[in-house]
Amino acid sequence: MTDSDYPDTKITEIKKTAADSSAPECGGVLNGALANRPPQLVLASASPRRAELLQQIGVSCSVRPVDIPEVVGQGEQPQQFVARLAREKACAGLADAAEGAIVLGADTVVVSDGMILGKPVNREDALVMLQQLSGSRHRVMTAVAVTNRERILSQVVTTEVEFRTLSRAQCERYWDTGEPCDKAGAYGIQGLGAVFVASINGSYSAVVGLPLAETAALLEKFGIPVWQ
Ligand SMILES: Cc1cn([C@H]2C[C@H](O)[C@@H](COP(=O)(O)OP(=O)(O)OP(=O)(O)O)O2)c(=O)[nH]c1=O
Repeated sequence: MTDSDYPDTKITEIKKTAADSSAPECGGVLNGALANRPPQLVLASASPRRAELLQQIGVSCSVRPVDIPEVVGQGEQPQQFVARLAREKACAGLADAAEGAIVLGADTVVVSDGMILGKPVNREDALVMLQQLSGSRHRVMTAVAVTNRERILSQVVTTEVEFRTLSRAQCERYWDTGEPCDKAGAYGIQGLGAVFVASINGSYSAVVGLPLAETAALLEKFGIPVWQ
Protein backbone atom coordinates (compact mmCIF):
# COMPACT_ATOMS: atom_id res chain seq x y z
CA MET A 1 0.00 0.00 0.00
CA THR A 2 1.25 3.48 -0.79
CA ASP A 3 0.27 6.85 0.64
CA SER A 4 -1.76 7.61 -2.45
CA ASP A 5 -3.99 4.63 -1.64
CA TYR A 6 -5.33 6.59 1.29
CA PRO A 7 -4.56 10.28 0.80
CA ASP A 8 -5.43 11.38 4.33
CA THR A 9 -6.62 13.79 5.38
CA LYS A 10 -7.15 17.39 5.61
CA ILE A 11 -9.98 18.89 7.54
CA THR A 12 -12.98 19.38 5.28
CA GLU A 13 -15.12 22.41 6.01
CA ILE A 14 -18.66 22.84 4.78
CA LYS A 15 -20.36 26.12 5.55
CA LYS A 16 -24.08 25.83 5.92
CA THR A 17 -26.13 27.99 3.59
CA ALA A 18 -29.28 29.85 4.64
CA ALA A 19 -31.25 26.98 3.11
CA ASP A 20 -29.27 24.42 5.16
CA SER A 21 -29.81 26.47 8.29
CA SER A 22 -33.56 26.32 7.94
CA ALA A 23 -33.56 22.61 7.17
CA PRO A 24 -35.04 20.63 10.05
CA GLU A 25 -31.95 18.45 10.56
CA CYS A 26 -29.51 21.33 10.89
CA GLY A 27 -31.66 24.43 11.28
CA GLY A 28 -31.81 27.40 13.57
CA VAL A 29 -30.01 30.60 14.45
CA LEU A 30 -27.81 31.20 17.47
CA ASN A 31 -29.11 34.18 19.41
CA GLY A 32 -26.98 36.69 21.29
CA ALA A 33 -27.76 35.60 24.87
CA LEU A 34 -27.01 31.95 24.19
CA ALA A 35 -23.83 32.78 22.33
CA ASN A 36 -22.23 33.76 25.67
CA ARG A 37 -22.72 30.34 27.25
CA PRO A 38 -19.94 27.74 27.09
CA PRO A 39 -20.63 25.41 24.18
CA GLN A 40 -22.35 22.14 25.00
CA LEU A 41 -20.99 19.08 23.24
CA VAL A 42 -23.42 16.38 22.18
CA LEU A 43 -22.02 12.99 21.16
CA ALA A 44 -24.32 11.59 18.46
CA SER A 45 -23.19 8.02 19.00
CA ALA A 46 -24.25 4.82 20.74
CA SER A 47 -20.63 3.67 20.93
CA PRO A 48 -19.47 3.44 24.57
CA ARG A 49 -15.90 3.55 23.24
CA ARG A 50 -16.40 7.02 21.75
CA ALA A 51 -17.78 8.39 25.04
CA GLU A 52 -14.83 6.86 26.92
CA LEU A 53 -12.32 8.26 24.45
CA LEU A 54 -13.75 11.77 24.82
CA GLN A 55 -13.64 11.38 28.59
CA GLN A 56 -9.99 10.29 28.28
CA ILE A 57 -9.06 13.73 26.91
CA GLY A 58 -11.13 15.62 29.46
CA VAL A 59 -14.10 16.44 27.25
CA SER A 60 -17.52 16.07 28.81
CA CYS A 61 -20.55 15.55 26.65
CA SER A 62 -24.11 14.40 26.65
CA VAL A 63 -24.81 11.26 24.64
CA ARG A 64 -27.61 11.15 22.08
CA PRO A 65 -27.36 8.26 19.66
CA VAL A 66 -28.89 8.75 16.23
CA ASP A 67 -30.10 6.21 13.75
CA ILE A 68 -29.14 6.69 10.14
CA PRO A 69 -28.98 4.11 7.33
CA GLU A 70 -25.41 2.91 6.73
CA VAL A 71 -25.55 2.00 3.05
CA VAL A 72 -22.65 2.48 0.66
CA GLY A 73 -23.64 4.64 -2.33
CA GLN A 74 -22.94 3.48 -5.87
CA GLY A 75 -19.32 4.22 -6.71
CA GLU A 76 -18.72 5.68 -3.27
CA GLN A 77 -15.16 5.17 -2.04
CA PRO A 78 -14.57 4.02 1.56
CA GLN A 79 -13.13 7.38 2.57
CA GLN A 80 -16.12 9.24 1.12
CA PHE A 81 -18.49 6.77 2.76
CA VAL A 82 -17.16 7.16 6.31
CA ALA A 83 -16.93 10.94 5.94
CA ARG A 84 -20.55 11.12 4.75
CA LEU A 85 -21.80 8.92 7.58
CA ALA A 86 -19.95 10.92 10.24
CA ARG A 87 -21.43 14.14 8.85
CA GLU A 88 -24.92 12.64 8.63
CA LYS A 89 -24.71 11.41 12.23
CA ALA A 90 -23.56 14.84 13.42
CA CYS A 91 -26.32 16.63 11.48
CA ALA A 92 -28.97 14.20 12.74
CA GLY A 93 -27.79 14.86 16.30
CA LEU A 94 -28.18 18.58 15.78
CA ALA A 95 -31.88 18.23 14.93
CA ASP A 96 -33.15 18.10 18.50
CA ALA A 97 -30.10 19.56 20.27
CA ALA A 98 -30.33 22.74 22.33
CA GLU A 99 -29.55 26.13 20.82
CA GLY A 100 -25.81 26.65 20.69
CA ALA A 101 -25.04 22.94 20.85
CA ILE A 102 -22.05 21.45 19.08
CA VAL A 103 -22.51 17.90 17.88
CA LEU A 104 -19.90 15.23 17.14
CA GLY A 105 -20.58 12.23 14.92
CA ALA A 106 -18.15 9.52 13.85
CA ASP A 107 -17.98 6.37 11.80
CA THR A 108 -15.48 3.52 11.59
CA VAL A 109 -15.09 0.89 8.88
CA VAL A 110 -12.50 -1.74 8.04
CA VAL A 111 -11.31 -1.88 4.46
CA SER A 112 -9.82 -5.15 3.24
CA ASP A 113 -9.00 -5.91 -0.39
CA GLY A 114 -11.21 -2.99 -1.43
CA MET A 115 -14.18 -4.35 0.55
CA ILE A 116 -15.83 -2.23 3.23
CA LEU A 117 -16.47 -4.27 6.38
CA GLY A 118 -18.89 -2.78 8.86
CA LYS A 119 -20.29 -4.50 11.93
CA PRO A 120 -21.09 -8.19 11.35
CA VAL A 121 -24.77 -8.98 10.99
CA ASN A 122 -24.40 -12.49 12.46
CA ARG A 123 -21.91 -15.21 13.47
CA GLU A 124 -21.21 -16.43 9.94
CA ASP A 125 -20.67 -12.87 8.72
CA ALA A 126 -18.16 -12.30 11.54
CA LEU A 127 -16.31 -15.55 10.79
CA VAL A 128 -16.03 -14.62 7.10
CA MET A 129 -14.68 -11.18 8.06
CA LEU A 130 -12.12 -12.61 10.49
CA GLN A 131 -10.93 -15.19 7.95
CA GLN A 132 -10.58 -12.41 5.40
CA LEU A 133 -8.46 -10.34 7.80
CA SER A 134 -6.36 -13.34 8.87
CA GLY A 135 -2.69 -13.18 7.91
CA SER A 136 -2.96 -9.90 6.01
CA ARG A 137 -3.05 -6.13 6.26
CA HIS A 138 -6.17 -4.00 6.24
CA ARG A 139 -7.04 -0.38 6.79
CA VAL A 140 -9.30 1.05 9.46
CA MET A 141 -10.93 4.33 8.46
CA THR A 142 -12.55 6.53 11.03
CA ALA A 143 -14.23 9.81 10.18
CA VAL A 144 -15.10 12.41 12.76
CA ALA A 145 -17.44 15.33 12.07
CA VAL A 146 -18.20 18.28 14.32
CA THR A 147 -21.00 20.68 13.57
CA ASN A 148 -22.99 23.60 14.86
CA ARG A 149 -25.71 25.45 12.99
CA GLU A 150 -23.22 27.35 10.83
CA ARG A 151 -20.66 24.82 9.64
CA ILE A 152 -19.41 21.25 9.66
CA LEU A 153 -15.77 20.26 9.95
CA SER A 154 -14.81 16.68 9.26
CA GLN A 155 -11.70 14.57 8.90
CA VAL A 156 -10.93 10.98 7.95
CA VAL A 157 -8.06 9.12 9.61
CA THR A 158 -6.71 5.88 8.16
CA THR A 159 -4.69 3.33 10.14
CA GLU A 160 -3.05 0.23 8.77
CA VAL A 161 -3.40 -2.94 10.83
CA GLU A 162 -1.72 -6.28 10.20
CA PHE A 163 -3.30 -9.47 11.50
CA ARG A 164 -1.64 -12.75 12.43
CA THR A 165 -2.92 -15.88 10.81
CA LEU A 166 -6.06 -17.07 12.58
CA SER A 167 -7.52 -20.57 12.59
CA ARG A 168 -11.22 -21.11 12.03
CA ALA A 169 -11.45 -22.51 15.59
CA GLN A 170 -9.83 -19.37 16.99
CA CYS A 171 -12.34 -17.18 15.11
CA GLU A 172 -15.23 -19.27 16.43
CA ARG A 173 -13.96 -19.02 20.01
CA TYR A 174 -13.58 -15.27 19.55
CA TRP A 175 -17.15 -14.91 18.31
CA ASP A 176 -18.34 -16.83 21.39
CA THR A 177 -16.79 -14.18 23.67
CA GLY A 178 -19.36 -11.68 22.39
CA GLU A 179 -16.70 -9.08 21.62
CA PRO A 180 -16.91 -8.95 17.80
CA CYS A 181 -20.64 -8.37 17.37
CA ASP A 182 -20.74 -4.56 17.64
CA LYS A 183 -17.41 -3.77 16.02
CA ALA A 184 -16.40 -2.99 12.46
CA GLY A 185 -14.44 -5.88 10.96
CA ALA A 186 -15.68 -8.08 13.83
CA TYR A 187 -12.79 -7.32 16.18
CA GLY A 188 -11.80 -4.99 18.98
CA ILE A 189 -8.15 -3.99 19.13
CA GLN A 190 -8.75 -2.72 22.67
CA GLY A 191 -9.99 -6.10 23.87
CA LEU A 192 -9.30 -9.78 23.30
CA GLY A 193 -8.83 -8.99 19.62
CA ALA A 194 -5.47 -7.42 20.52
CA VAL A 195 -3.90 -10.89 20.28
CA PHE A 196 -4.66 -10.95 16.54
CA VAL A 197 -2.74 -7.74 15.85
CA ALA A 198 0.82 -8.20 14.58
CA SER A 199 1.38 -4.49 13.89
CA ILE A 200 -0.36 -1.16 13.63
CA ASN A 201 0.69 1.91 11.68
CA GLY A 202 -1.32 5.01 12.52
CA SER A 203 -3.76 6.08 15.19
CA TYR A 204 -4.71 3.49 17.83
CA SER A 205 -7.60 5.61 19.12
CA ALA A 206 -8.98 5.92 15.58
CA VAL A 207 -9.17 2.12 15.36
CA VAL A 208 -11.10 2.07 18.65
CA GLY A 209 -13.54 4.64 17.22
CA LEU A 210 -12.27 8.21 17.51
CA PRO A 211 -8.91 9.69 16.42
CA LEU A 212 -8.09 11.68 19.54
CA ALA A 213 -5.45 14.10 18.22
CA GLU A 214 -7.60 15.07 15.24
CA THR A 215 -10.77 15.20 17.34
CA ALA A 216 -9.11 17.50 19.86
CA ALA A 217 -8.05 19.87 17.07
CA LEU A 218 -11.57 19.91 15.59
CA LEU A 219 -13.20 20.55 18.98
CA GLU A 220 -10.83 23.42 19.66
CA LYS A 221 -11.97 25.06 16.42
CA PHE A 222 -15.46 25.12 17.95
CA GLY A 223 -14.22 26.56 21.25
CA ILE A 224 -14.26 23.26 23.15
CA PRO A 225 -10.91 22.78 24.85
CA VAL A 226 -9.55 19.40 25.88
CA TRP A 227 -8.16 18.59 29.37
CA GLN A 228 -10.62 20.78 31.23
C1 LIG B 1 -11.90 -2.03 14.33
C2 LIG B 1 -12.57 -1.67 15.64
C3 LIG B 1 -13.82 -1.09 15.66
N1 LIG B 1 -14.42 -0.78 16.86
C4 LIG B 1 -15.76 -0.18 16.90
C5 LIG B 1 -15.80 1.35 16.83
C6 LIG B 1 -17.25 1.62 16.49
O1 LIG B 1 -17.98 1.71 17.73
C7 LIG B 1 -17.68 0.36 15.74
C8 LIG B 1 -18.00 0.64 14.29
O2 LIG B 1 -19.34 1.01 14.17
P1 LIG B 1 -19.84 2.49 13.89
O3 LIG B 1 -21.03 2.38 13.00
O4 LIG B 1 -18.72 3.38 13.47
O5 LIG B 1 -20.30 3.02 15.32
P2 LIG B 1 -21.37 2.43 16.33
O6 LIG B 1 -22.48 1.73 15.60
O7 LIG B 1 -20.64 1.65 17.40
O8 LIG B 1 -21.91 3.74 17.02
P3 LIG B 1 -22.64 5.01 16.34
O9 LIG B 1 -22.95 4.68 14.89
O10 LIG B 1 -23.87 5.22 17.16
O11 LIG B 1 -21.65 6.14 16.48
O12 LIG B 1 -16.59 -0.56 15.81
C9 LIG B 1 -13.78 -1.04 18.05
O13 LIG B 1 -14.32 -0.76 19.14
N2 LIG B 1 -12.52 -1.58 18.03
C10 LIG B 1 -11.89 -1.92 16.88
O14 LIG B 1 -10.74 -2.43 16.93
